[in-house]
Formats: sequence, structure tokens, C-alpha cells
Amino acid sequence: MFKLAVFLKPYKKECIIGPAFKLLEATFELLLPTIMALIINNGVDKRNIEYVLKMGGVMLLMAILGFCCSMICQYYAARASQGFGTTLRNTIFKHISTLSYAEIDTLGTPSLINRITNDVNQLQLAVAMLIRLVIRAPFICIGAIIMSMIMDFRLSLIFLAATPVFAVILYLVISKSSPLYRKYQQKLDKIALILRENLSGVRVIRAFARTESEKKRFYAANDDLTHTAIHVGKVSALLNPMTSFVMNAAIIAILWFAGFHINAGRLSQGEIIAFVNYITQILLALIVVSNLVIIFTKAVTSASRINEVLAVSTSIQDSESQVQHVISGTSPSIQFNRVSFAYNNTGDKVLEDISVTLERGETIGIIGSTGSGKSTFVNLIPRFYDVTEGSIFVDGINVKDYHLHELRNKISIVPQKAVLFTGTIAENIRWGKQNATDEEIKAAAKIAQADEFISKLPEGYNTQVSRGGLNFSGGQKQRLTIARAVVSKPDILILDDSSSALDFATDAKLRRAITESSKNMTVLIVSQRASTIKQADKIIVFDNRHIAGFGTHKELMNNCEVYKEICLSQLSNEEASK
Ligand SMILES: Nc1ncnc2c1ncn2[C@@H]1O[C@H](COP(=O)(O)OP(=O)(O)OP(=O)(O)O)[C@@H](O)[C@H]1O
Repeated sequence: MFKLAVFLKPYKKECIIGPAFKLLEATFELLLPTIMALIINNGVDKRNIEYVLKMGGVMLLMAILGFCCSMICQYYAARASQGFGTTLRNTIFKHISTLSYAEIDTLGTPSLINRITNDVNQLQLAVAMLIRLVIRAPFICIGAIIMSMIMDFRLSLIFLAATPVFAVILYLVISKSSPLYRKYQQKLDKIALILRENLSGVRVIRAFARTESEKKRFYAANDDLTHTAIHVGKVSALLNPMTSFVMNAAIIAILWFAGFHINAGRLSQGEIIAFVNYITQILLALIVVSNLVIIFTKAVTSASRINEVLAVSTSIQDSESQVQHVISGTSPSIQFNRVSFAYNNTGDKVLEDISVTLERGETIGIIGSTGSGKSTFVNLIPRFYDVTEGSIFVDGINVKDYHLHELRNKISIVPQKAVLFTGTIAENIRWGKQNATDEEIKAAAKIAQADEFISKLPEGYNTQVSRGGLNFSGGQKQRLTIARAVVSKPDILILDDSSSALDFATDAKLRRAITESSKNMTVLIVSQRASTIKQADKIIVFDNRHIAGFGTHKELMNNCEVYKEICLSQLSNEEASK
């Protein structure tokens, strides 16, 4: 938790002024019982109305000043806690954006969302309480004990005797509830995961009539969360009654002994009322302390979850080289040199000993059974993941020697799942090139075979894309994502099964347009459809982690059994032999 204190640095002023005003308010509050004792002893007892009114006025003034101090503190606490939360959220977000796919896969998207929202909120609350109450509550406790000591030292020893009992209660509750809060947050992550899967996969769930079983899964996770919440709630709920019990026992003891003191004439009526007031102040302050303990126990859990994210350093390190790369026109566009890859250190290899050279300007088809490693192969080129063994060269330079932005500027990738963002169609295409002119956007859409359907829309390129591109069909979404990729005229274009929703004729037109649009662009087309990749200059055939064949359609039909089998399962003999 202390590691995150750096985010409070810009709010030093707020962290000093806020508690200072709170202390001033607490001082006024501590003086009130003494003034009340004076009013009873010197005013009420002696029937001195003038004294009662004068001191009553002083009490009112103190209450008003106390209220003003409290408001000022509240203002500074809100400024510091909100500012702290904003900076922390920005920092986590910035950090997450540096992480590679591998780290994001490990942490889990729903958990990351919970950490950046829920956990930061918890810390924000702790900061506000830190400024408003953390100094005030002990100050009131200690102040009230000192004031009562001044009045009657022996009676006040009862408070001191109650303190260790209170400390033991605090220790027991914290040690029990702290691990439970961590469990609670993990279960909240699980709820977020199920919710996310259900909301994004709502159509599939309905199509497969899985609504009931998904409901049951959600209820089970929710019950589990509730169970933990109740458990932790029960433990925390013990704190307030136990504190009240200890303090009320102290009050009874004080009243008992105070009776003897009054009888002996050592304590006045006013003083005994002030004494009881101080006890009440201590009791209230201790209840605040108990609630603070709960808030801070939660905050410690949240802080460790946030620190966990901030401590993850990306495995994809950007090159530190300042050298401007000079690309030789003769080097191959992409070269894999004995590359192996596993998604995690202990996992099985999903690509093994891959060596292949792709020349500039070639169109490469990539085919193979599902799970054979096609997507993994193309994801290694822009360094979404780093190779486990071997090396990859783009334009003759090891991908690890590029600055990431330089490498990724060369490559446009259209992923399997078409992802669009809210905004207009033009804005979505402009993601590929920020300063693209309207003509460039139209040209890109023409290549992607999207211009025709966009032009028919009443608002054309200014049509709003709703969240996730819901207002477009699967094929339309795919074409828009392809337009976004080609608008920057990249050196390497990767289409990862991204034309699967297009009909054969549109797919063929798309491939022709891409080939014609740039002679120097190396195009990698991953597809399950033999017809999509058949015409490519070269075809890579993946089979179970390995390259089973590499060559033209004709060559592979003659020498690659896996390829021949795929083609013959999809095409007629006549089509396959063409
Ligand atoms: N993020 C990931 N974490 C762990 N394993 C993964 C991950 N992505 C893919 N895999 C595994 O790697 C293997 C290769 O997957 P990949 O997606 O590269 O296959 P593919 O040939 O593209 O399949 P498809 O044609 O179905 O898209 C599969 O066994 C898959 O389970």
C-alpha cells in the first residue's frame, strides 16, 4: 500500500491542510464538555443566567467554527482522493497498454477491469478517510483521555485499562477478515468473467439454448460471492458491538467509581457530566477507528492487487537501439529461422522448428487444420508474442531490434474477430492512418469491397458504428476492418481468416484488389478455405505445429498429402487440379 503513496505526492498540500482543519474541529469538540462543566458549575448551580448565555454563545461559536473546519477538510479530502484515483487509474491503464498479449492473458481481462475500477475506488475511499478521520479519531481519543486525566487522574485510568482489550479485538478482526477480503475480490473477478462471457456471447448462448445453464452458473458464482461477503461481514460486524461492549463496561465502571468521588466531594456534578461526555466521544471515536480498520483492510487487499499489475513487466521489451534501420531492397520480407513457440514456459509448443522465407510483394496463403498454429504464426511477426526459440526477421532485421512502433507501422493485421469502435465509419477506417484524407479512406474501402455498401447508406461514411459494430453484418464488419488495415498501405498485410464471412465472388474481388493495390506489399492470407488461398504465389501448409508443405498450389498438390487432402475435401477434382 505504501508503494502507491507516490500517487499522493502531487496532493501534499491537501494532505496537510485537510487534516489540520480536522484537528482544529476536533479541538473545538474536545473543549465543549469542559465548557459545559463550567456552565453547570458556575452558571446553573449559581443561577447566573448571564454566565450561561455568554458561555452558551461561546459553545455555539465553537460549533459553527467546527462545522466550517469540517467542510474545508472535506473539500481537500475530496480533491486529494479524486486526484489520487485519477492518476492511479491512468497509470494502471498506461501500464496495461505496455503489456503483451501473454501478460494480459495471464492476468485476465475481467480481473484487470475490476482492478482498475473497484480496487481503485476502494483506495480512493481509503485516501479520503485517511485525510478526514485517520488523525482525527486517535486525536479525539487521546485528547479526551488527557482532558479526563486533568479532571480526575484515577478515574481516567479505567480508559487506559480498556485500551489493550480494544487492541486485541482489532488484531483478531483484522487477521481474520484480511484474507477473506482477498477471496472476496477474486470471486468478484469470477462474476465479472461470467458476465463478460454472457454479455458478449449472448447470441451464441441463446442459439444453443444455454440460457438456463448459464443462469445457473451465474447464480452459483453469485451465491459463492454472497457467502464470502456474509462471512467477512460477520467477522467485521463483530468489531462495533465488541468496541461498544468494552467502552460501555468502562462507562459503568466510571459511573460506579464517580459516585464515591461525588460523595467524597472530590468531583462536581458538572465534571461528572463532562466525564461522561468524554467517554461518549472516545466511544464514538473508537467506533470510527473500527470502521476505518475495515476500510483499510479492504484497501490493503486492493493495493496489493493493483501492485500485482504494476509489478508485471512486459516480456516484449522495446529495442533500445537508436540506430535508424536501413532496409536493403534485396532482403526477404519475412524470414522465420528455426522458430519454436509455446504460450507459456511450462506449456507444450504450438509451433516447432519453423523455418520459412517470404519474399517482398508475394501473396502467401496459409492453410491447415484448426489449432495447427496458423494464427500463432502470424501473431509472432508484429511481436504480439515473442518466440521461445529461433528468430524472425522482417526486411532482414530481427524483429527484436526494431522499435515496436516502427515494426508495427510496417504491418497491418486484420484479426479473426472483427472489432469496430463507436464513431463513424470514416473514423473507424482512420484508425489505420490518422491523417488519411477522404479520398484515401474511400480508396481503402474500395479495395476492401466496402465502398459499395457504405455508399448506399443514407449517411455514407458518416454513418455511426454502434458499440461493437452491432449495426453491421459479419461480412460488412470484416470488410470495414480490412479497409482500416489497408488505408495505411503497409509493407505487410496479414488477413487472419478475416474474409470468412464473405461470399466467394466478393472474396475473389477482394484478393484481386489487394494484389493490384500495391505490388510491393507482402500479403499473408490465413484461411480455412482452399479456394481463398489457391491462387496465392506461395502457400504454407500447417499441420500439428509444423510446416507440412510450402510452395505453389500445383507443387503442393503433387508433393503435400495434407494439402491435397484439404483441397480434395473442399473442391471438385477439376477445381483442385486447376
Ligand atoms: N492465447 C493462447 N493461450 C494459450 N494457448 C493458445 C492461445 N491461443 C492459441 N492457443 C493454442 O495454440 C494452438 C494453435 O492455435 P492457433 O490459434 O494458432 O491455431 P489456428 O491454426 O489459427 O486455428 P484456427 O484455424 O482454429 O484459428 C492451439 O492448440 C490453441 O489451443
